Amino acid sequence: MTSFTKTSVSTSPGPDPGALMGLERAKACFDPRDMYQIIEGTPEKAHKILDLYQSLERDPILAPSFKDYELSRGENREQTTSRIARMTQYVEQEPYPDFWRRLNLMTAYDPSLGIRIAVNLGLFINCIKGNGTDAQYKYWCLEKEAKYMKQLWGCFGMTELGHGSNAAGVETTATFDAETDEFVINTPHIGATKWWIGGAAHSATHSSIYARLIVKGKDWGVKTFVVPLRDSNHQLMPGVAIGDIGSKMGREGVDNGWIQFSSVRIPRAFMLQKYCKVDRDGTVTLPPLEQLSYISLLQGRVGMASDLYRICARFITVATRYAVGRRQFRGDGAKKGEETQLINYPLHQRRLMPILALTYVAALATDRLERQHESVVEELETAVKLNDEKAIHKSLGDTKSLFVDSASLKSTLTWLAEQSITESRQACGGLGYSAYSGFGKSYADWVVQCTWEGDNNVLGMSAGRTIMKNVEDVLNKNAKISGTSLFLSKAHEYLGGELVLQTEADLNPTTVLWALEALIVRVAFEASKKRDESSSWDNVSYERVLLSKLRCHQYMLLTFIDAMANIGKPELLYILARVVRLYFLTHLLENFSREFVNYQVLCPKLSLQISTQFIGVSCLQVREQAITLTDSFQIPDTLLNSAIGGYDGNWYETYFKVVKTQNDITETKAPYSLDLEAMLNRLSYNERGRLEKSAESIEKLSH
Ligand SMILES: Cc1cc2nc3c(=O)[nH]c(=O)nc-3n(C[C@H](O)[C@H](O)[C@H](O)COP(=O)(O)OP(=O)(O)OC[C@H]3O[C@@H](n4cnc5c(N)ncnc54)[C@H](O)[C@@H]3O)c2cc1C
Repeated sequence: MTSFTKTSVSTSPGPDPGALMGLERAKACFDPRDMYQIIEGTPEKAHKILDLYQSLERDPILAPSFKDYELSRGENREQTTSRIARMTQYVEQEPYPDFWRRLNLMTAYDPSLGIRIAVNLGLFINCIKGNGTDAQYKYWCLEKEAKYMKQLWGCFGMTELGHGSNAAGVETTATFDAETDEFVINTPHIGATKWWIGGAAHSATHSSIYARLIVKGKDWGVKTFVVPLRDSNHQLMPGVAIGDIGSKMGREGVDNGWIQFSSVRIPRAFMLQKYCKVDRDGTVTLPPLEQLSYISLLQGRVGMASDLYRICARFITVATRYAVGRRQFRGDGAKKGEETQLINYPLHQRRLMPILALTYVAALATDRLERQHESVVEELETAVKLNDEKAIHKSLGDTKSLFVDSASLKSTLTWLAEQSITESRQACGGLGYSAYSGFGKSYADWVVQCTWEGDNNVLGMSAGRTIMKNVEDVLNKNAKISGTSLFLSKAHEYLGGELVLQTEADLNPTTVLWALEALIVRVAFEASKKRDESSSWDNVSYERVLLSKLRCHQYMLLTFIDAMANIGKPELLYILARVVRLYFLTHLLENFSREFVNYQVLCPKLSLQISTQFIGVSCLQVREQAITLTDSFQIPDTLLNSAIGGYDGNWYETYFKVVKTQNDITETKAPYSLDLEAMLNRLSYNERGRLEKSAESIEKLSH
């Protein structure tokens, strides 16, 4: 037997990733606290978020821990419920905007908690706000949200087993009964069963239900109704059947359910009637502004785009810190007796640094999107209240722009986040696959963001269609486009013109932005021709999604350029210029090189140089400050909740400690029955059989 006596473990220095981290920080060319303020948008917001981080870290119920990675479905649900109760205490104490910030931060660490509250306070309430009259909003939602959260829990019942993306196709019916002045809500067949409804399985008392309005036999299309699901003792209302839809890929803390209605009666007043109205005698009025009701769905999309920043900041921090502390093989220029740190391999830089750059650019863009959303909603509400037609018209234009912006950013950024989590995980090798690094749960929780609140491809097609129409309006009718799509007004200029990007000198943010805008117009122009030839929008679905992705990048690059104009500190400007260069070289000019070259915006020779020369240099430049750039996110270790991503970089120690704490090291026998002898017998029996068979066939062959 080999003897493992007296190893030199106690005397060998062993790996010291913490020291390497110290060396990186010594190279910092800017103060991460200054950078943090730029990333968060304003000093006030930055300050508030640090306060909230501290409060969350200290909170015995809300603070994440490694145990979170080991919970069963039941335990997950229980933990989410106790965290909701805790959040309810906060909503009573703090101003509402601060509460939303707290929720937004928590969502990056406990997405189940985030979405369970957001379905109630976001989707349900926003549906009532967007579709209900002032009186209805007051009735269902007002006084104080804290009170609301305790007495009534809402869910959002749009999707059915048979229809999700095409909400106009839902088949639940709401038939007006003039005799009793009620609506009868009914599920006509299995395909019309409400499905996926977050909070329905156990928590919700009410639901905002999307159903077809039927009056005097006429189908008026899909409208919204508040339908009570459970009574004050939390028993199901008569005619309501509800069940849990069971295990999912992630978000196990959310009780998604199915609902069937068997002729459930609700008063006429429970139909949300801001736009479409049904009178006592069954007269239906459909005002022209009904399209505005969709603005209530935009908040969720805006929030999801913003989530990219927090989730990517979290995991690029982990992967970068790991890459600094991890040595593997001896690369070029390695010192004698030393292996090379992963972060110094050009390939590793090329995998991680573009994600870091994207995180920065997306942080500023999504902060702008949040502010744009707030101002458009406010502007619209005021215009509608004052019944000011001119103002309403302007609001409509801004709402359309917001629709395109939120759809493009939500879809493109949730996709990019999914890819970024995967790449960051792989960059951490085997340890990235350990639950304690945090990647696994977060990935499973994250990917649904690409599907709900508008499937990404469906949203992309929709945004792309609007972009095509805008370009057509400018080119054919000389129309002026307002809002954030203003640049399309120059469509004529973008269509004519030469190659925009020809030499390295053209690779600056402003010229690249111009090139990107030209590409958008040219893609839209060609797509319109193709659609006209085939008379089919479906035939240009690919181009529509492409346009939506390009539009997202246009929004991001423009926002970054604007933000840089207002930064006073040269040391920040210096590194941010490198960050934005890496962003556009990789995420734009390399990822869309085929389009840039094919649509004659980028010279093929320059495109090749970008891939073979410039990106490598740019990655190295960002790598030099990578640790300080990730420190600038200011994420506390407790919230990072990764055994390999702590600030001190000593992840060998931390990881081993977590593994030992989470698993009983005194328990060496498997806690389940394991009949080793029977297994071995069977295996060798099978193996014998296989050998006998092959011997037989060899014998046959040789005859
Ligand atoms: C965990 C979870 C929670 C949810 N919570 C809720 C909730 O609380 N309330 C609620 O109402 N809903 C909820 N949903 C439903 C969700 O919003 C829908 O699943 C989503 O809108 C997608 O619809 P679908 O499932 O019908 O997909 P489908 O529309 O069937 O899409 C399937 C695929 O077809 C593609 N596709 C669709 N149309 C086209 C087209 N015209 N051209 C080309 N490709 C197309 C899509 O891109 C997609 O890849 C939830 C879903 C999940 C997974």
